[in-house]
Amino acid sequence: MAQYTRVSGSVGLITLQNPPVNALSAAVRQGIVNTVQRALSEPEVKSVVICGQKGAFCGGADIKEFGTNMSGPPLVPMIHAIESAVKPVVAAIEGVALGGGLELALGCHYRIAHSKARLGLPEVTLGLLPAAGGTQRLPRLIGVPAALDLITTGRHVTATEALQLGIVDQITDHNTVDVAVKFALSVAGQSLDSRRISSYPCPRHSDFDALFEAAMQKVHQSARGAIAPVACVQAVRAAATLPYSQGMEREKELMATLFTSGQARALQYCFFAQRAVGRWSMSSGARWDTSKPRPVHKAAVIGLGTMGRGIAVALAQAGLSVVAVETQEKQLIEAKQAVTGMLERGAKRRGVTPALDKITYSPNIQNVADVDLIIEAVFEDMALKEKVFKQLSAVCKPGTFLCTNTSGLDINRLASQTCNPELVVGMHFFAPAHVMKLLEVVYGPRSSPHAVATAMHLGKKIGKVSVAVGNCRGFVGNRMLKPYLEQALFLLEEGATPEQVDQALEEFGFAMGVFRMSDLSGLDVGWRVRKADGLVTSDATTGQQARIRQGHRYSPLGDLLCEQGRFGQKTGRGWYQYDKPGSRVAKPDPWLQNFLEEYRARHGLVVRRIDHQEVLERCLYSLINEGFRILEDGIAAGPEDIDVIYMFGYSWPRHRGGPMFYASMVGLARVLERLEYYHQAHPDVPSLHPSTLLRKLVANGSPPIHKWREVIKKLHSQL
Ligand SMILES: CC/C=C\CC(=O)SCCNC(=O)CCNC(=O)[C@H](O)C(C)(C)COP(=O)(O)OP(=O)(O)OC[C@H]1O[C@@H](n2cnc3c(N)ncnc32)[C@H](O)[C@@H]1OP(=O)(O)O
Repeated sequence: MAQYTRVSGSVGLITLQNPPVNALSAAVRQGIVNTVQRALSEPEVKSVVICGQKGAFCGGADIKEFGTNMSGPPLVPMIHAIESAVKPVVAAIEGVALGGGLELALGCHYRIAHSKARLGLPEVTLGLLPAAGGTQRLPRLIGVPAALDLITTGRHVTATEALQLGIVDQITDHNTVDVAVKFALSVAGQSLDSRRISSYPCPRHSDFDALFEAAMQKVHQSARGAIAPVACVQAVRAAATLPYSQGMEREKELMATLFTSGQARALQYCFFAQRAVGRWSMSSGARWDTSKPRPVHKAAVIGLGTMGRGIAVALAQAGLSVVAVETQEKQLIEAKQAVTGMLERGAKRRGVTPALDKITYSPNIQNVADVDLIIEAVFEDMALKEKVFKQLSAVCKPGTFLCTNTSGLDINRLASQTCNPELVVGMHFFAPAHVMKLLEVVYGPRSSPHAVATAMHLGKKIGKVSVAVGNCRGFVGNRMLKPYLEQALFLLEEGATPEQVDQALEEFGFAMGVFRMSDLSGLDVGWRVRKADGLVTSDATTGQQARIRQGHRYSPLGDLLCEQGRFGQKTGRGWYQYDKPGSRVAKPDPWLQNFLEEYRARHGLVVRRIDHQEVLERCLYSLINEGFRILEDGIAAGPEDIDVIYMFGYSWPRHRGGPMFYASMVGLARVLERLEYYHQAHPDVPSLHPSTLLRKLVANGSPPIHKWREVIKKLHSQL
């Protein structure tokens, strides 16, 4: 929909109306076509202003329409008609001008933006390219290097940067529409020959070949198999080398290959999944829209190790007052220095003043008495955490929320140490906590909906993508990681090398394979947990029996490495070797090769050739299978929750849409068949045994992912 009014006597004002972001739905496009025609045909109208309702110019094409039979007028001729108009058309940009919204503005003859507006061509993040002329007009307007940067990354720019780049003609702090109308009056009747971007030559560059080669190399490196960034470079190259009309043809051709691709579907699913997790629900039925968060002005962090420091920084940067408690004096001094540095560096990057005065440091836990919410981030040890929770419960004022940053321990056990277990939830951050976007908000059986709502709200305030999940060992992310890690070790026992396993996973799109990632995180972390679980034995027996623990197949390979002091990057040795402790460049280690050979010989393991397909299927399908179990158990409310956790916390490649979406793309029947096959070959590995929900979904004809919740509901009602 678009509203037409005449203002100031001779300006036709077109207002896009499709809240909340005025996306270009079929109705909006039709509205624009009609109102532009009307403005151009009314003799009293001398110029036109296009704006958006309620402070948002336009958030681009309506993404919800992409998976449907699209109807209504197409964008390209609509924008062309605006650019060819004989009356000046001015875009009044407030809020956002993104994707098709910016392309619409580029078709206008002038662009005036509010100083707080954001502009960009984020289509690449949806697996697409700006195919309403964006790849052809933007390079003509701002030059190839800047256009390549914006189009291949999809990043948003501020109005100030847009002005510097030449995307907008003017910025204002006043009412943008009023300014645009005044401007439109001033340019009425002027020649538009120099205002039509499609008629501009693309600014020359000293060496286009080298420029595009470098751009292509960059996207290949960072895209990790995503096809849209590559197509974006190709489309911009067409702008630089072909006349406009041929460039538009090339843009259309490239878009056609992307539009129906699995990657575009996956990325668009991610867009909506990321927003869906905000509409959380608990297994009790409590929901986001019926549970009110309580205000949190002052918070405390207990324990200033790596995680505690990052959490304190995240809270302070969001404007909260923070009491940072560390009982060990030396650690407190070091932490204060480190946190100050992190705040200063972050502030420098963002061009703001560091929030140093937001944090007070204390060695005394009594100093948290007046805070609204506490995040405990002490060492991952249940007994220690229980002690801290007991102390906190005695010290803090009534109604203070008590949160734990545990990565997998029982929330309910901690809650039972307090007088108000309903105020206890998990807030599981990911390292580095001030950088990583994911926050798992974990509710126990006694956590109140208010506590969950408050933690979710706080997560949003500090810029996290928060996902509410139930309480179980490892919650969602780490619980699913366990079978994945386990399979990787089994593959080594059977003949694979760390490099081979990592290569398969990195080619799939992970930033790091499982072994490089373990070296980075530190092998001792898991070792400590396995010791606490009674899985690590000092018994020197060999053969199959030595590899059975608690009734199931177990690989002690990780434990054996730790016994050698090989903890990963920090010790300079792990699954790989490093030049020195702390170095990040992983090199294959001949020592490890010998170690594996001796290990296999000692245990009578026969080496066989393992291909990439087996690596991927065993690592990923066992992880996915656990995801189905998590849904079955009601720990996650839907597949979107799991997928968002994996994309934001575990670097699952976004263009694959998260593990559960990936399973739906592979085909549930295929995943089931392969799990059955591997389980038959490895009957002592329970994580390969297909879950009931997966079987049920396949028996129900493998419904699309948005219908899984219905099957899950039925399954729960039968239990
Ligand atoms: C020929 C092809 C030509 C062009 C292709 C394109 O234009 S593709 C689309 C390009 N545009 C984008 O990628 C922008 C996507 N939107 C955003 O980045 C953010 O939504 C935005 C605009 C920055 C606003 O962010 P904010 O945090 O304020 O709100 P939120 O993200 O929660 O969005 C509010 C609701 O609006 C829905 N929505 C946003 N953009 C679109 C869109 N382009 N199409 C359809 N729906 C959109 C979003 O899903 C939210 O809905 P809700 O039901 O409340 O979850």
